[in-house]
Amino acid sequence: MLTKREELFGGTPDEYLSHKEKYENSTRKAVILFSLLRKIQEENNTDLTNYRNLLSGVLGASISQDGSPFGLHYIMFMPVFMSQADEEQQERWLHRALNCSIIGSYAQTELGHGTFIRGLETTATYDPSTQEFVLHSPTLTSYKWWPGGLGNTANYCIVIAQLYSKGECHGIHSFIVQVRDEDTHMPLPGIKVGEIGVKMGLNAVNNGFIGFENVRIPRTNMLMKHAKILEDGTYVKSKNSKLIYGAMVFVRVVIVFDSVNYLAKAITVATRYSAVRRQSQLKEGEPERQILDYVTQQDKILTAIAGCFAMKMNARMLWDTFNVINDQLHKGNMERLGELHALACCLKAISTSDSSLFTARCRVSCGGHGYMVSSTLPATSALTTASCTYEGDNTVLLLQTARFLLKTWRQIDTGPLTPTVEYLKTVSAPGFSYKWENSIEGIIRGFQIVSMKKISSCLNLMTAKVMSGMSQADAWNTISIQLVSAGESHCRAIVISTFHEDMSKAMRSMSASLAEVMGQLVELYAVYWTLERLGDLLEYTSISGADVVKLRSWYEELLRKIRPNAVGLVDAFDIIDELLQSTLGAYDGRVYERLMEEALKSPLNAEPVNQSFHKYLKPFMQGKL
Ligand SMILES: CCCCCCCC/C=C\CCCCC/C=C/C(=O)SCCNC(=O)CCNC(=O)[C@H](O)C(C)(C)COP(=O)(O)OP(=O)(O)OC[C@H]1O[C@@H](n2cnc3c(N)ncnc32)[C@H](O)[C@@H]1OP(=O)(O)O
Ligand SMILES: Cc1cc2nc3c(=O)[nH]c(=O)nc-3n(C[C@H](O)[C@H](O)[C@H](O)COP(=O)(O)OP(=O)(O)OC[C@H]3O[C@@H](n4cnc5c(N)ncnc54)[C@H](O)[C@@H]3O)c2cc1C
Repeated sequence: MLTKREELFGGTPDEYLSHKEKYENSTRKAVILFSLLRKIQEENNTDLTNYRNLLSGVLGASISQDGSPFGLHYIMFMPVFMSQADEEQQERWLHRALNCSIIGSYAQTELGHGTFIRGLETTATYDPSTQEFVLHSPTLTSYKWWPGGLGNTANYCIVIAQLYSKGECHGIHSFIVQVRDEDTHMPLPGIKVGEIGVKMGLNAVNNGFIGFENVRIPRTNMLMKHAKILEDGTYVKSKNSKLIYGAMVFVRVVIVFDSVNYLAKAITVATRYSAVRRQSQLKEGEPERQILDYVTQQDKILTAIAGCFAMKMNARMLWDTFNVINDQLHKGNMERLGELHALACCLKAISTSDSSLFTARCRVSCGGHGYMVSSTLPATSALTTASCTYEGDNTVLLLQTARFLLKTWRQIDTGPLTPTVEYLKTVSAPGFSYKWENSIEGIIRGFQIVSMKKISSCLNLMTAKVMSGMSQADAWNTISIQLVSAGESHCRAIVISTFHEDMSKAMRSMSASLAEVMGQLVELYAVYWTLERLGDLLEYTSISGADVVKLRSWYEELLRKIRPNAVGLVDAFDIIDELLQSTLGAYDGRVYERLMEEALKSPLNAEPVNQSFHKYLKPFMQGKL
């Protein structure tokens, strides 16, 4: 009798399963995992705070690098319900979703549209004679494409469609739609549903497609917490049309936590392997050195560790900010919705792009063995690059942040600013003076000035172009590279200052030795990004060549100081071997034995001579083909 652990983590490695077997195996594992999680849910209420903790447990415990066919049920189907269904609808559906007696997905993206959601083509036309909506996919490009779990797993999904009533289009709204029979799991009439095929990664998420041929759903299947359709077809507007986008804000907040989880796995593997791997001699005649002793290796890995700690603290700040503003939204106060959206956009973009960048660095820092699937680094790299796209392409999200920053800058003199942008007032105030200094505070101030000056420059450029006769839209597009850069600079200023402030608070309750190491990580992160963004700082601050020379020495000194604690820092993530799933990163450091153990699991090693020798090779080598 297998233990739960053996059931979850034993068996043929996924990499040797077919696409179909991989899905079936991940569904088997998901059922075991989520049965355990369901017990947790039954003990907790389902408000967002508990829900997010549950979700991070789910994400953190997702036992396959390829994700889970239940992922979207937790990550979007339920959060959208909690934020967009009215009380009657929550009463009717939420408990069934929570105990997984129904499995849902979230169908927004179509073959033809992912970013521009106002351009989605799926229609939901209200028929007052039957008090139903008619869901229809008018074109191939209107087919929903990507929804996780939709291929073969979900029997319900939330569909985002253009709402028509009394001949008028009211824009995109959310509808709950049953897609498969709850007993037979057969697709319901008028529904064409399937799986989209093999992807770069996340091949257990079971992303699917769905098309509707005049499928009728009751009026009460429109999620009506915000906007409504009355029985006679009268449309009742939402207090704010952007509230329908609320679930995307929540998921972007979750993704920032998720990006930290992925990066933590990658740097745990790369750091432990770099401590085990010995290669080359520093001095003739000496034993080969741990590759972690090479400063170039420290440059790749220790900065990633610092980045992981930095983003973890920023994920917590974002979650706290989300909770504060979400409470205000529930009370009808929309004042900070735009700020929350802008913050969620830039932090999702920067956390995922940093995670993708540093994970790729971890992969190459492990040489050939880092290219083995059994190292888990290729799969983690595929995961992090996906996160730069899903829940909003990073470029598009940074442009959203830039849009908010320009709007803020236009109003800079009309009153107080909201917390995440009040630095703009400080560094632009008359009489404000600043001389670059090589300190954390000096670096933070420098990044704030860069951000302010980029935003100001973008607005001046826009104004000049429009004055010269260019349309607002063309002017925006022409300078969009600079707009993205302004969004990134704003975010980097926030990340460094949040890391410094929150870590400083945390250090007050640490031992002196631990506080010293944590302080070194904050400095390493700040100095690393200063050196990475030297061009901006030279353009907009008084940093000098002499300052840069000292910064480089400071950086190298920090690498030297942090090196002895590198393994301890990643051990602190406490990722068990079963979740790490890595021949290179296992806690016991038996890298070579594990590489060989995994290799021998290859089906190609089951017999000494593969059948292709007799069928192909031998005739070929004997000139008979
Ligand atoms: C559980 C088991 C674990 C297993 C899994 C393990 C692995 C984990 C795997 C995955 C984890 C995550 C899975 C994610 C799955 C992915 C799901 C999706 O991708 S769902 C689809 C996501 N799609 C998008 O994000 C689309 C992006 N596009 C948009 O958001 C919009 O189109 C837009 C780009 C913002 C433009 O919208 P619109 O045209 O309406 O806007 P503008 O004309 O620019 O006007 C902007 C004004 O609107 C305000 N606005 C825009 N968006 C929002 C918002 N979200 N919230 C609030 N306000 C918003 C904006 O501020 C502007 O306001 P003003 O300036 O006019 O005041
Ligand atoms: C692993 C994975 C899981 C997913 N899961 C789901 C899911 O469960 N449900 C769901 O609904 N969707 C899901 N998606 C779809 C995802 O939300 C979209 O892929 C994403 O929103 C990007 O849209 P797109 O793919 O159409 O890219 P596009 O928008 O076509 O982007 C392509 C390029 O065009 C650029 N671009 C687009 N618009 C602009 C603009 N206005 N200004 C400047 N540049 C622009 C982008 O920057 C990008 O470089 C998933 C995607 C992935 C990869």
